[in-house]
Amino acid sequence: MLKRELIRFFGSLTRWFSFKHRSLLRTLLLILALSVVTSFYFVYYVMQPPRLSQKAQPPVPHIRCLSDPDLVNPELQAPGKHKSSERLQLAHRALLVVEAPNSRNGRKLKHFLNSLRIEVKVVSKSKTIPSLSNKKSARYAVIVFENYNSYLKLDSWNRQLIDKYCRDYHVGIVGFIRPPREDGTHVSHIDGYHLTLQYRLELEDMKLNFDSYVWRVLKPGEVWKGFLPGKWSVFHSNHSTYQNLAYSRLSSRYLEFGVSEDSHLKGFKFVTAVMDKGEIDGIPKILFGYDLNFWLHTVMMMDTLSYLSFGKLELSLDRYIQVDVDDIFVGKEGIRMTVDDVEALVSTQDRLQKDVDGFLFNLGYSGGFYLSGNDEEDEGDKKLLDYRNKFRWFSHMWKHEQPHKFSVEYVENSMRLNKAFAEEHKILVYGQYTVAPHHSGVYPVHEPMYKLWKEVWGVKTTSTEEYPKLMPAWQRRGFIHSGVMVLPRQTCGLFTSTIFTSDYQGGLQGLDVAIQGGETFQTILTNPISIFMTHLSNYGNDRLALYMLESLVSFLKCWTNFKLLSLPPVELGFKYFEMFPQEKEPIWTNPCDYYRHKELWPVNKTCDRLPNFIIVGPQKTGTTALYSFLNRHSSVKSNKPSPKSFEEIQFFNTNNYYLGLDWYMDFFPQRSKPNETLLFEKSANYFDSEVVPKRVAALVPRAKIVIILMNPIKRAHSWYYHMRYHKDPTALNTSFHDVITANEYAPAKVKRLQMRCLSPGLYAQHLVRWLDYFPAKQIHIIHSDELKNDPVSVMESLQKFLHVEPLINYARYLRYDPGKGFYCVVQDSGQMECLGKSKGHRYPPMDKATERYLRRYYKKNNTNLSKLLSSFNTEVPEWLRQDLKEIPAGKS
Ligand SMILES: Nc1ncnc2c1ncn2[C@@H]1O[C@H](COP(=O)(O)OS(=O)(=O)O)[C@@H](OP(=O)(O)O)[C@H]1O
Repeated sequence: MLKRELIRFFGSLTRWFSFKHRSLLRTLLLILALSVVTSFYFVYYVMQPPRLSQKAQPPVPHIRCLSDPDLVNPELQAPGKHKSSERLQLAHRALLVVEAPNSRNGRKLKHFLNSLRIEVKVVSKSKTIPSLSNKKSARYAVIVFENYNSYLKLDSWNRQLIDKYCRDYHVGIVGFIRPPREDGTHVSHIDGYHLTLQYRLELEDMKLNFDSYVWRVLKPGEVWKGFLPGKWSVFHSNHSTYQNLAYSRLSSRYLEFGVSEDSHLKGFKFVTAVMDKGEIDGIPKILFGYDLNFWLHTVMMMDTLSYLSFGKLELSLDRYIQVDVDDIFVGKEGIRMTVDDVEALVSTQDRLQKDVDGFLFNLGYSGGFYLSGNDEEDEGDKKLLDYRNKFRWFSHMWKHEQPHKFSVEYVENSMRLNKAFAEEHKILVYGQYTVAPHHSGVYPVHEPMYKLWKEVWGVKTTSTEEYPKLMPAWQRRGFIHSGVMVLPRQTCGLFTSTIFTSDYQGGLQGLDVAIQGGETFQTILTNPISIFMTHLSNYGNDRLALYMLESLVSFLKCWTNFKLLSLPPVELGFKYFEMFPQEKEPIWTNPCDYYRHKELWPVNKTCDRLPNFIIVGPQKTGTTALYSFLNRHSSVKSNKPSPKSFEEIQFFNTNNYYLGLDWYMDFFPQRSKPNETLLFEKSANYFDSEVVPKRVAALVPRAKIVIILMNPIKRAHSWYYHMRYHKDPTALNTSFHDVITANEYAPAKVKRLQMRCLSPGLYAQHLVRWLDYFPAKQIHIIHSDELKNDPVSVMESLQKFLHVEPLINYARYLRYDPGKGFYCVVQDSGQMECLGKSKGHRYPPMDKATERYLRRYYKKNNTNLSKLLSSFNTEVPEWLRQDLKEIPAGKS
């Protein structure tokens, strides 16, 4: 606009001069006008003074607790203790009944429960209620209804089932009230429950019943000021079973729209959440008049879960906070810290230490950028060093390089230069903690970096936002690799570029929303340990990190009973894995399946050296023969042999898994023709391993799975003789019959041998686990007898399943060897290559009594297998048909 005005002005001025007499005065006037305009333009567009004025006034934290004046002594409000001394058998799991499989509130509830690390079983209201108990224990510690009405309207069979379960196991119900669809309904009564519901109210402000023993995380003396989102349902009852939990008042905005202003409506008269103690039907319930999209409801929900589950579904009240200030010395000139900023950092740290036990800022430095700002900022750098002993320092790379982009030598040099910088400037570095620039090398794991971390610094802990993925943030987890504890990290909404309030989405108000119940608050709420990553630039300029931290701590103190603490990173790491031991084990994912991981994957590595299909076993079914047949195909390539386990890598089922992805990929050849060569491996123990399907699905979700099934009785027999062939002392000293019939008093070695002998043959049980992670169409089942007797047909259908090209006729490559008694591979030279002596050897037949015993043993599983096989593109094999015919059902 302004530019256009200026151009027009200059245009008319020039025209005026060309048509009128020129005189000296006019020339002078023109020069004057020009200089005024030019200086205005310069000041307006070039200097941009508004940013400077922003920098002069960083925002000041302003949160003050608004305690309810009715609360006589806030100090007396101790958090509720919900843990029960009774021996209640409740699982750490919740049942969530949703309106529809993908309903928005249902998803929100599931994610919230998952963020608290509660396992959730989701069922749609129209589906049958799953089995609720497991003999003496309850499978679900609470039942949550996305819409409480669905509970009230359950058909009598399911309603009785749920009510009986809740009463028998002391399980409570959580329900969210949704107004009925018919628009006209504003009030309804729940028959038999002495409860009236009023719908669609606009409300403002909220306070909690500070006499309720439901509150544990929530400190109930606070008052929330402001309009509540959406339309609410409220509860009315005089029955003693109900305890009001939260109150609100009618929105003043609502009153403006013509409803007469009645003074009592302005009081906190509207009950927005109630507890039903169960006096009427013996089932405790907590009902909410609005969904989880109001921040206070997330905290109330957390306390509800804890209360109704007798403390089973609760997290500790301790909240550990670690704040890393990353990129010390790295920032660009003009946005770095000055002396005043450093002073502010120190004084804020002093204040935070009063509320957060043991708090220290962790400063991550890159010495290569020391004194690289303007004069004022260089003084800031020096000031940081003056205060060096006030902080905990950790190392980055010398020039903030991303390790995965450089050679090992270069990375080592960079680490050592940074170490020398610390020595030169007498910085006592906490070498056991480090952070990699831009997460490089942490996840996906870059092995050389882990190695150098240990060699140069003795690193034991780090943190990242990338495991297993950046988003969703609530799913981030920790893992341990190569002795380094990798902890999940949060962004707290401030990035390198968030330096002025105007840079934050929604400005200061937006930041306040995140702190006061929003994203930043939720991080602390759901994570007992939070590591916040901030940057140097967030501490200069508008000092947004200081504002955020002080405000957050004040808000947490007003509203929660959390005990805020801080620990040195290694101790924090130990604490984390003590709380969440199940996370110690990593789950490797394919670095090329997620664009952020791909960017962190060294360019000289590919994700191509991973199998397209895996023969998973079980043992003794002919897996080695199949492996050798496949290798005869020019477009199919297997792994190179392992020095320890020969043709089997045994990666997914053993400690080899912890050696990482590089170790696994090294077994596979580079593909000569990228899309034409199929890579595969076979490890016959994968089939029956508990952890394998999950691990395979995480790394190669599109891989095809090949399974060979044979009569489990014969498999067990063959396996026993395999162990004898390999001189297993227990097998040599115990007969097959004694192994399989060993009872609980048998020696541990025999019982272990028995388990390994019989368990893989429980095919249905293992197949179900594979089906949890892979669709049936990705799994190919081969029958062992067919592989033995008609391998040519087996290979034809397998090639089709794998889409191998060219489709070859195996009749040319396989020939029966009467001496060996099996098919062998025909080499190009025409020579036959059979499997070694350990495969297809001779052993005595099984006696009838043993066979009968095993038939009974496998009966139930075989029945299940025959049903399961219908999901696959395969026939029921002859042995299974016979087996099911011979032993009448129920005799197992
Ligand atoms: N073509 C061919 N050559 C040799 N052996 C064959 C062949 N086809 C199937 N079989 C049967 O494979 C059994 C060994 O199975 P695995 O290779 O899966 O055993 S292992 O788990 O890898 O040890 C082996 O079991 P045993 O006879 O008990 O040794 C064989 O019966």
